[in-house]
Amino acid sequence: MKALNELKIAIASDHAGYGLKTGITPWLADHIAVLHDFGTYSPDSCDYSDFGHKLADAVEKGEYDYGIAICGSGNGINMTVNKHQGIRAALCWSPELAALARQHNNANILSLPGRFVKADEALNMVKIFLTTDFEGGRHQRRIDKIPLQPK
Ligand SMILES: O=C(CO)[C@H](O)[C@H](O)[C@H](O)COP(=O)(O)O
Repeated sequence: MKALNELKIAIASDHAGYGLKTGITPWLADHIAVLHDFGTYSPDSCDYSDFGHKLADAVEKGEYDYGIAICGSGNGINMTVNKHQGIRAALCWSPELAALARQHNNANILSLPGRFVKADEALNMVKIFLTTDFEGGRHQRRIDKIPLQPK
């Protein structure tokens, strides 16, 4: 697993996630190799789907190791990024869920509910997510069955 200071991370939010995003990006910028913000860049009302797709495209192409997606509840942007075949995004609101998202689901995007978690709580989840390994084994077998199956 890459060290924190080697990681390339992309982040995106809508207006409802903008506040939390600005609360966690300074720590990220100080501790990782590359941080790219796909927007939104202000608290003005916008659509989470526009930013979620940009983030998911880039993570799916391998341009970034992980993504962080934030909207108000976390649900809308999480649904958006999970439409991409190469994305496994996990909506998390506790440190335990952030750890499990990596250990059992090999998640590559952490989705956060911007209106329901504070910056220090989110940063704790981000640190855990970025430093926890996938366990493989039976979890890989289950992940292999996630893609749409032919009928
Ligand atoms: O939480 C969201 C989607 O799951 C979005 O962040 C929206 O903010 C939410 O739907 C509320 O919309 P509003 O325009 O901020 O009232």
